[in-house]
Amino acid sequence: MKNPQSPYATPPLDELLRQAEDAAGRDEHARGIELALRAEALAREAHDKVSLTRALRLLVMFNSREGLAEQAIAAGQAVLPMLREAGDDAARADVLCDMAMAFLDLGLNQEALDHVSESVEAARACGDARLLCLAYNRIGLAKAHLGRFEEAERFLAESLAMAREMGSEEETYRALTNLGVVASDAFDACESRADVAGAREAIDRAKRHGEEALILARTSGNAYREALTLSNLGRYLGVSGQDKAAFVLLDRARALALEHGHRSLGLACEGNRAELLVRLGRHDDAIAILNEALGGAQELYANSMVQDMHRHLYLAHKARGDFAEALAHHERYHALTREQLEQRNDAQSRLMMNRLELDQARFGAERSRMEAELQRVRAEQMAAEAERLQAQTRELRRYVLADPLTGLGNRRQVERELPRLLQHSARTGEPIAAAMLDLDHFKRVNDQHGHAVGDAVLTATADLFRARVRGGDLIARMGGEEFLIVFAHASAAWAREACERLRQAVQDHDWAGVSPGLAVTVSIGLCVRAAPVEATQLIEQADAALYEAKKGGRNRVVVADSYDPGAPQQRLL
Ligand SMILES: Nc1nc2c(ncn2[C@@H]2O[C@H](COP(=O)(O)OP(=O)(O)OP(=O)(O)O)[C@@H](O)[C@H]2O)c(=O)[nH]1
Repeated sequence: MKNPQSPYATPPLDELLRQAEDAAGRDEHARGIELALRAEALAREAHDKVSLTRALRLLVMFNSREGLAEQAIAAGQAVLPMLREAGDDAARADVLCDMAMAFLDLGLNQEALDHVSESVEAARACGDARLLCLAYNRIGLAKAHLGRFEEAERFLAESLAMAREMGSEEETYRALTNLGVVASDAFDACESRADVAGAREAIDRAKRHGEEALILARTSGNAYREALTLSNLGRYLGVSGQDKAAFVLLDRARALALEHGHRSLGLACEGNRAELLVRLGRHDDAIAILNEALGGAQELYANSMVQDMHRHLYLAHKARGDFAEALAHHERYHALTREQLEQRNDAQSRLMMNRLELDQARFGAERSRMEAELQRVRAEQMAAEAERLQAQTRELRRYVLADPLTGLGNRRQVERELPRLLQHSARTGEPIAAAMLDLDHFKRVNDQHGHAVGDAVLTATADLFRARVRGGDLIARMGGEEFLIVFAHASAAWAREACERLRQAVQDHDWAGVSPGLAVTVSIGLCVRAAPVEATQLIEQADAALYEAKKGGRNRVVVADSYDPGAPQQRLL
């Protein structure tokens, strides 16, 4: 059965994002924030990076337009690394511009300029004329915030030229609107320093830009823009003495704003109207309008608007000579300004803390990465060291257990291995055969042919023996010219034959090839015993048999007793 779709169910992520983007087109910032926040949560839940990027970008834009600077910056800081990673320079340029505006709101002018400069670079990198135009626009605004109106107007004029070249009405409108506002700020600055000519020129520029912007705002069909532009132009006309036209525009602006639910814009229109009335000496009218607007602003919790209204009221009361009231509004205005400054300071320090935390997190991640790398290198070093030690151990063992001249095992090798062979013999019940082999008159070999030939004889003998024993047999040089062979799994007869073959092999070897006139023979004593038998006992008995072989004339094999598994152990021959 299908689940019935609830009418209140959250729209799918894509739909939310589409609605939020539509809200952007209509300048519905508060609604846009709500939609984008929901989209952000869903995208995080679904680990959908692309949608998360879209939602965060919208949040940067909406929050910065809505004056929620901190939120805009936080969203920007979250999305910038994603955009850098994706190499999306266009989106990065856009986000950086909005962040710059938020920094300006917080009075962080240097941060704003840094962000907008990076935005220019990003816009150039992706070759997007619209973004470059927008970045120039933002540089203009940042300069205006710094009170550098001339530079500000230059950047904005540049932005306007680009917008016109692109044929973009949207960007042309933005540049014209900002040019108007900045020129009007320049007018205020000129007026305050009694620069009459400068003020007139500035307000003329503002009017020209405002008029052109109005044409575009009307064709755009965007009520917010039209109301905003009418309000701005109303102010420009009002301060330059065109009162009647100014009132018409301001009334129209206010009506349009309220008709479309833009209440704070409606209040801004009232502020402009009151300012005009004060200029005309109609203080009572101005004060009435302002008091009503003040109430409206308080209802909307629009703090900057409340502050603005107190400033207008202060000026209006002062102009009327009503100093007590003027002072009261001035004090409120002053308190709100201080509050605003404190909030900015708080926001600034929170941002600073955020940045510190981010830096610390980045630093921590980098440190973990380096530690992991260090551990990997250490593990590699330890593995190499272990391998080196093992090789060293193998080498030492070889050195300790091997005879360096012949490469056979030595006496220590016998001490190690023989007990193992005896145990095996005890376990299996097989007899064990040990042969002592001693070269005959070896002293003479050395004396007559030299020590080097003696060595060569020992090596060649070892090779002869090695070639004639089996894998499991133990073969060692016990010292001097004496060798031991322990035959594993050998019957007495087989061991005896094996010894005979060894003796014959030594006798038959081409010793003259080693040294002219050289002849070598070997005497062998063999002992075959059944377990249990001691290693020393076995070797002693083989030794005794060897002694007998020497005594018997050398170059022969003597067996210690004949081995009879059934018979009791006998002593030597
Ligand atoms: N070249 C050489 N000679 C060695 C080595 N080790 C021992 N010798 C010599 O081997 C000789 C052993 O001599 P002896 O023990 O008298 O025995 P032999 O001359 O073989 O006489 P029999 O064993 O009775 O046949 C000595 O001259 C030692 O110097 C070695 O590593 N190289």
